Amino acid sequence: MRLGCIADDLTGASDLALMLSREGLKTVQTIGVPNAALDLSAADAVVVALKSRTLPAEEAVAQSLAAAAALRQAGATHFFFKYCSTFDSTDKGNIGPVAEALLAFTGSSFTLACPAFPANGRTVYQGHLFVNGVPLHESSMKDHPLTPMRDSNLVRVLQRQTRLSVGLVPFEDVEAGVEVVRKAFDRAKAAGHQIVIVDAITDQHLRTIGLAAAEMPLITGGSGVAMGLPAAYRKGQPAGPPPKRDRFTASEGRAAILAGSCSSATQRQVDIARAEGFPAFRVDPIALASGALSVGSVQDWVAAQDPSKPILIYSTAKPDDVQDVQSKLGRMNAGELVERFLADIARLLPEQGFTRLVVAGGETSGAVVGALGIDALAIGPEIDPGVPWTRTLSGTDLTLALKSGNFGAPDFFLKAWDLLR
Ligand SMILES: Nc1ncnc2c1ncn2[C@@H]1O[C@H](COP(=O)(O)OP(=O)(O)OP(=O)(O)O)[C@@H](O)[C@H]1O
Ligand SMILES: O=C(O)[C@@H](O)C(=O)CO
Repeated sequence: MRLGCIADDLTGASDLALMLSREGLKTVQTIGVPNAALDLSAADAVVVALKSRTLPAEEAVAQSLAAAAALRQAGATHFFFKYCSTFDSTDKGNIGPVAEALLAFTGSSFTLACPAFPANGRTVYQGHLFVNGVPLHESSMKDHPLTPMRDSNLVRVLQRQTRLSVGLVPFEDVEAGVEVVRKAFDRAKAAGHQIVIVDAITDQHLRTIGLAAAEMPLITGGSGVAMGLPAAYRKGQPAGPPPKRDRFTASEGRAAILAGSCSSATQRQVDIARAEGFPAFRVDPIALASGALSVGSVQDWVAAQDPSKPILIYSTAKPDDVQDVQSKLGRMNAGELVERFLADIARLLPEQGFTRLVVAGGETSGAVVGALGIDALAIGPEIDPGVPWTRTLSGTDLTLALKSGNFGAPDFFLKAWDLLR
């Protein structure tokens, strides 16, 4: 294995695993630190999915280091720290502290940070992150339930999280090509910086950065900046044949969507699925907290639905409703309550014949996949940029799409199933 990757949430891990496998690396995604019994010998890259984005920084650091050690044990020589393309974090971390710890782990003194993912509208210009052309702090990320992002200047955001000195490799250098980017890294090092935000607006910029950074012991970023790495590893050798676009062989069984993301994309996707007549159950966090809503009542509802249609169970709500819930229950408490409930429902779904699941939201996916006891996933075809179908490699045979909150076209919940056979 060449590349060992540590992702701070589950949907982010599938996003990165899809990017690497699409660009030609044999990639496996593990849920949590892989246990020694898992055979990873055939993989070029392994992506370990943690659920560390919103943990206290010291726990996120400890888990990330444990993952890095297991990956090194399994043969990894280079490391990638994957976080969100919207840089989801708070001033206390965790991007800065984890990058700092992994840098020390790899014994190196310099890395880059680049969350750009143009296919999903994330671009970085002069260190400022834009989401579909809107500065991060004006985008819907300002209202995120757990990590509201209120500053678009990533040099500033990252510097608040780390003792490392943060610099910038601007657009002009990236546009000028691989050699100029390498020189910009050298200049940044000479200026005393240990981590640089790198601008990128197009896929070509990401491929340039990948070629310039391929030998770095540690790279940090969104999945976009991994785009150029497989080609750099091949050193000019062509990739194998492109993955076939035919349908993915899926486990036989009923289909369900569990949506715990409150992102604007998921809100639209839920609205469209409901308008299409998908049987839908809304999870109300206040009813949950008061005990008026139980797993049993959802199970009864599930049992009464038409088995030929995907069902939708969602807590997705608009920012005002989320704020109202948080003011009553507390931000983290509300989040955990809903996650635990959706996970408890998911745990019972296989018994009710469900084997095909779409889950929306990284934290939500982490909770659901944890409850289902899944340890590793094979990566299938792309449904939309950053979202593959996956299938469990052991245990209960399940086919899963773990969708980052803000990813996917408005009709994602409708069309995802068409790729399965
Ligand atoms: N109605 C609600 N009120 C308050 N909190 C909610 C509500 N619905 C869901 N949540 C919580 O909001 C959080 C959403 O985070 P999650 O990571 O699942 O989605 P996301 O951040 O949109 O996705 P991603 O991390 O992939 O971008 C979870 O902790 C979830 O439990
Ligand atoms: O990078 C992204 O936006 C996603 O892969 C993600 O991490 C969502 O949680």
